[in-house]
Amino acid sequence: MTISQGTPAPTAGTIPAFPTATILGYPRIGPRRELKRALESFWAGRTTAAELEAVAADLRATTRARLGALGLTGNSAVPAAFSFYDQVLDAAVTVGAVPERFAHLVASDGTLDLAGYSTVARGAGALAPLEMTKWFDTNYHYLVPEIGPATAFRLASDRLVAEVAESVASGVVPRPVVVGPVTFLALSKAADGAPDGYEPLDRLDDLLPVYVALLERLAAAGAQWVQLDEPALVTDTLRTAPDALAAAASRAYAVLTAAPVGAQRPAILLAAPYGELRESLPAVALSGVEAVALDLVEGSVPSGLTDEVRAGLAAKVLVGGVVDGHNVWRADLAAAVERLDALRALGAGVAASSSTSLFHVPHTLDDEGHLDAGLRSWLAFADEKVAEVAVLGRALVSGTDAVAAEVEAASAALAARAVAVGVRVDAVRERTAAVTDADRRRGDVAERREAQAERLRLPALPTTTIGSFPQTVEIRKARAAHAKGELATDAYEAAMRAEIERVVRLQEELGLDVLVHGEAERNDMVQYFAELLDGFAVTENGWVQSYGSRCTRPSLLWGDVSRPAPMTVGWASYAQSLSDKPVKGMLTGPVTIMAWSFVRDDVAKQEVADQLGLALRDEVADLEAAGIAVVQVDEPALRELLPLRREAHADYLAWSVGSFRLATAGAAPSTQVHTHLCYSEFGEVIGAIDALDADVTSIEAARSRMEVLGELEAAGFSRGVGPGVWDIHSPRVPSAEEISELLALALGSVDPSLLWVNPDCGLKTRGYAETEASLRNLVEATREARATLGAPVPA
Ligand code: MET
Ligand SMILES: [Zn+2]
Repeated sequence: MTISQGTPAPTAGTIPAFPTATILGYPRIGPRRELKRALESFWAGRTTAAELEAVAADLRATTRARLGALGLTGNSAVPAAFSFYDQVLDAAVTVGAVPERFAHLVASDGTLDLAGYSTVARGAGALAPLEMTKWFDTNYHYLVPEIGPATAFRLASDRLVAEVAESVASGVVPRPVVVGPVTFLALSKAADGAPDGYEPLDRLDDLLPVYVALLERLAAAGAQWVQLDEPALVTDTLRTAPDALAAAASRAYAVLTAAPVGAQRPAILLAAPYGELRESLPAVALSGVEAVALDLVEGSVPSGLTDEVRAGLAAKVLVGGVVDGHNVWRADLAAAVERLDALRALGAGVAASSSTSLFHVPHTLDDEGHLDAGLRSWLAFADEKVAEVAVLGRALVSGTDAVAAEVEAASAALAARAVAVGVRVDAVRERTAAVTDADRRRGDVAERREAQAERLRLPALPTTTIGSFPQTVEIRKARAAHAKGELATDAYEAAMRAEIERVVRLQEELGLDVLVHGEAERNDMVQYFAELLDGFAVTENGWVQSYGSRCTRPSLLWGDVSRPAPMTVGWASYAQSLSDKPVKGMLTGPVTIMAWSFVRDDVAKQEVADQLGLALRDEVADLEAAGIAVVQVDEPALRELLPLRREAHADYLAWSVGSFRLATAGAAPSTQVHTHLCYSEFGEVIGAIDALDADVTSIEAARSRMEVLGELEAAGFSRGVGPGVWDIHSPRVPSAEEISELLALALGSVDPSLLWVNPDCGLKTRGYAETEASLRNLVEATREARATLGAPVPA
């Protein structure tokens, strides 16, 4: 559809037209997770690199055709944003920034084949992969490049150039997408051995020539526009301060736009998704880039501008990100048209776009026929969002009247959503409105500690696990068969009870002190609750990439949340009936349920969090009534939703902590409340962890060798704490000596009466062999530590 061959390349200095509708990126994993399967079979050695390449090429071709059919027909409208694993890794590989320890994988011409690329991403044996961390405030994880003073930048990959050529040959002039140089360095970490005070961003001037060379190659391959993603410029919470980021952007884009558009470089779209350009807006406006993409979902149309900044923007194409790229709700097209109009008053030209890449949402609603028709009509996944930007593009070209029917349909869907049954439930709203501060407050900590000690009678350094035990093939099969209706509920429940009994017996035999039921009945720690709570729906094929080949299927939180019936009490009390030791009741906290679902955008997050908090509070009460003495409420995602702007932190922490306390504060003083945190560096939210007011906090710590304990100590944290002593992310079995060392480290900063011993996280991804061996070592190391403390050693 896009005619490209035969389109004359713009002559030097003339700016090619920007398409009126585009998206900043598209899901890469494939509508049937084709890329996941292809990657995993390549890693397993079942297929060759050539076969993997062929699957990827097919996917890219299908995507181009699909985007064209959905209306992205303008030249450069289709982003070339494929990745085998991660876009930040791609940028690192492109500029030759592969850490020294992988040097043997790099060919003499500097390139890295797919096997080498995979090794950098995933590690191999003792070769540690790049670290993984969250991409801005999303649930996507990128790989953290390691940049040192000696990192030698060079253009070391022509993958993106080849992708452009492939697309051009198929008749589509694409817009290649690369992580921009400022964001690339701002997200990198200093390589091991870098001197104190060194920052990767110090290397900007050395990096820029590689980008210049890349731009020239992209132009030669036929790209007329290139998209450089610079989300770092919307934050003030990265290690680099916003003013320094703005200064770096000025320097970088002066260099990248020094050559005229044409043979030496494509025109540049600088994209600033996930927030609002503030400190960096002048730098971007005054730079020579030809277009800027603004996130108008998270941010607003720039206002209060100086004449200079206004004049700078007026010379550019402004790409309005008015369709939410990382949530699933259908756009309010009337409002989007208005925002684009406001933008039109500022720029030389305006285009409609998604606010971010669409890789945060599933491919298409076409697969979700089972969803309630009403709910379905309120949603837009990636393909439906592409159609939305196409409509908005038509409005820009031909006027709003030309798309009146579509705008009308969107408004009608929104209006129907607002009054649909279940969206607003008076009883739920009345209950959240009646919540008082007292509902979020438990009694005195010392009294609680005494009551719990009396009731639980635990030894010093109590041992426990985080909740899940290995999910065997049989368990998964039974759950799947039950979900499909192929296994009767009685038989399914019998199978789960048998598994619970096995897990309880195993823990008793190992000598653990506080037991768990093992979570065999849970497909996922959020979806399990989403399926049992009112206000949620689950998708059939709504997979989104979490990292590499890993995908998750977030639930849809669309209405007011309430709990029709107890959710976990049957399993927990069955487990407790099998043992004299305490068995923990296991719940997922309100913040984590929100973070790992697609959350409604029509009410404040605080309201949603409190609704979840109240539902969980009722569950805690029912667990207590069933005789459960220890309840754990997991909040691994507490850090994840932390806003990208500091000014928003206090509010976020207030409502998130408040909802956790609402969930837990109804517990009796003698009920021990645990929480569990993992996946993040917690330094920034240490105060909030304390404010959760849990009696015991288990927290990931093994890989960082108990680093978090120093932070907790510095913050005056004086509650029970279980720093993980076994890194469960790998199948490695830690020896008792190794665990003893970590315990000794922990005892250096935690009072022995407060220290718990547990793994880093749940065990569901582990096998039984390594689980048993590791837990045996954990109990053994604990016995020794107790002996050195002179604590009574239980038989
Ligand atoms: C990602 S945190 C996981 C906690 C959960 N209770 C489990 O053990 O699986
Ligand atoms: Zn965890």
